[in-house]
Amino acid sequence: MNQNLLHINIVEAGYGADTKILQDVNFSINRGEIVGLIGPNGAGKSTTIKSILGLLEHCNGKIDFINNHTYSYIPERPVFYDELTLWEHLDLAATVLSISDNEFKARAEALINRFHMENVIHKLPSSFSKGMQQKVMLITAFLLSPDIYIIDEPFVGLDPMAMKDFLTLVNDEKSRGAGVLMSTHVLDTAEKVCDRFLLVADGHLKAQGTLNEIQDQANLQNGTLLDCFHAILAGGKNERI
Ligand SMILES: Nc1ncnc2c1ncn2[C@@H]1O[C@H](COP(=O)(O)OP(=O)(O)OP(=O)(O)O)[C@@H](O)[C@H]1O
Repeated sequence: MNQNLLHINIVEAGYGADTKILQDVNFSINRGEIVGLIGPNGAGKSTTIKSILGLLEHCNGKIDFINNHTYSYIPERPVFYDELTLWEHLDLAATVLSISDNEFKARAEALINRFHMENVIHKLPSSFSKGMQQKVMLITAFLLSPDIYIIDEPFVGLDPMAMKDFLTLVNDEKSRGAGVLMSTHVLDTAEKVCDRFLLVADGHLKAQGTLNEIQDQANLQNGTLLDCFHAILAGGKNERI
């Protein structure tokens, strides 16, 4: 079985015809791995995700979902249909992806229970708290059981129990063979959860690799992810691991 799920080869990309927010961003996502997309504010993390989703006006390069692998995207800011309840959102997503009725009900109920949303199934997500809205996005994504998850900053807004439930589910999906690309600023959690890291700054991929490889590049053998990234950015190194 091919281990590669997604190849990204961006020569340059941006929001207008001649803009170059990203340059030379090249990486892959493989089966059964969680990859952390890390970098300071304005570094280009969301732009990288948008280029993968085909949302950028200008993208010179190649985004290759190998063998047409399916993906779920979980945005940083939840988006909903004003008139649809939580259950109707899930039903719509399942219909679009042709998930059978029985499978849909079993999966949706399990996810709703796991995230403790039983009492609001028939309510409008637009009336939910921020964390509850984020849970709706997570439930919808997990319901679809895709090959790849693309997740923009999952750790802000979730309470500790929801965070634990989310991480358990992500690990279950990883064991199933899914690949995960996760952008985050929460480096201590990323360090525990992710198998590999991509460090983006100034629209360039400054480093990529496992924690050990990043530590080697930073010359900090036992350094935390935060220490290593500080060292790499301060050193102004541009080579890839
Ligand atoms: N819609 C847009 N139009 C034009 N420029 C944009 C747009 N969105 C982002 N940018 C610019 O692209 C650059 C990268 O922004 P991006 O949102 O990718 O950063 P980020 O790494 O996700 O940052 P943060 O951690 O703050 O969310 C910034 O200089 C930003 O001003």
